[in-house]
Amino acid sequence: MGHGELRGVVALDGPSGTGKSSVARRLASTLGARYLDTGAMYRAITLAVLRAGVDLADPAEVTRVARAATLVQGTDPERSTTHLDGADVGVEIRGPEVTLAVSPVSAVAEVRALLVAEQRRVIATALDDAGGIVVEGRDIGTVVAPDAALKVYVTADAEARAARRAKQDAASGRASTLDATLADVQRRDAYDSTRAVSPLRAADDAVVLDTTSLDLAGVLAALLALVDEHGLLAQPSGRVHG
Ligand SMILES: Nc1ncnc2c1ncn2[C@@H]1O[C@H](COP(=O)(O)OP(=O)(O)O)[C@@H](O)[C@H]1O
Ligand SMILES: Nc1ccn([C@@H]2O[C@H](COP(=O)(O)OP(=O)(O)O)[C@@H](O)[C@H]2O)c(=O)n1
Repeated sequence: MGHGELRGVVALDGPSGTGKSSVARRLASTLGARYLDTGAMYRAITLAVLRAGVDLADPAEVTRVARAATLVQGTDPERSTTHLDGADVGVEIRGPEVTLAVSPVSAVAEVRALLVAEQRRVIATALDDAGGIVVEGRDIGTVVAPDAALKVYVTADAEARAARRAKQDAASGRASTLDATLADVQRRDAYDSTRAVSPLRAADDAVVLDTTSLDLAGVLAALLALVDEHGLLAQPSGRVHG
C-alpha cells in the first residue's frame, strides 16, 4: 500500500533501546524519505578519540580530535553508512569500547556544536533533495531541529530496553548478560539525561510514545498514524531519489 511521501522533518528522541534506529529507518524507507542516525556520528567521533589515545576527561583534547576528523554520515535508510577519515566504521562504532566512551565524549560542548552544525546541514540538503527526513537521537526536537514538523519522544521500561539490547548483542556475536546490559543502559541514560549541554529530555511539544508493550510493527504503525495526523504526507511526486 502506498503511504505517500514524507514532507518535512520527523524528530525521534529517547533513551537507548527504545527502537528509535530500527523504526526511524523503516519509517523513512516507507515514506521515501532520508534517515539521519545522529548517534552514529557521536559514536564515530568517539572512535576517533579512542584511536588518538587522548584523555576522555580532557575536553580540549577531545575537541581537537573531533575538529580534525572527517565524518560523513549517509542518509539512505536502506543502507545507513558512517565514514571516518574515508573508511567505513559502521561495525566498529557499535563495539563495547565505543559504547562505553560515547557518553562522556558527547557531553563535550564543542563536540556537540560541531556535530549539530553538520546535522543541520545534512537535514537541509535532504529536505532539498527528497522533501523529508527522519532524524533520530537525543536532542533533535530540543536543539538540532526545534522546528520539526513532528517530534516524538520514544520511551520503554529499562528492563524491556535491556532485554532488546542483550538479544541484539547476542545476534551480532557479542556476549553480554542481561544484568550487565541493564546496568549499561541505565548508566548511559543517567549520563545523557544529566549532562549540562543538551541533556536527553522530551521537547515540550513532543508526543510521548511508550514502546514497552509494542512490537516493531506496532511502533511503526503508531508513527505512521502520527505522521498522517500531522498532515505530513504528500502524494508521490515521481521525484528521483539519488
Ligand atoms: N518494539 C520493539 N519490540 C521488539 N524489539 C524491539 C523493539 N524496538 C526495538 N527492538 C529491538 O531492540 C534493539 C534495539 O533497537 P534500536 O532500534 O537500536 O533502539 P535505539 O535506536 O532506540 O537504541 C534492536 O535489536 C531492535 O530490533
Ligand atoms: N543526538 C544525539 C545522539 C546520540 N548522543 C550520544 O550518543 C550515544 C549513542 O547514541 P546511539 O543512538 O547510537 O545509542 P543507542 O541507543 O543506539 O545505543 C548516546 O548514549 C548519547 O550519549 C547524543 O548525545 N546526542
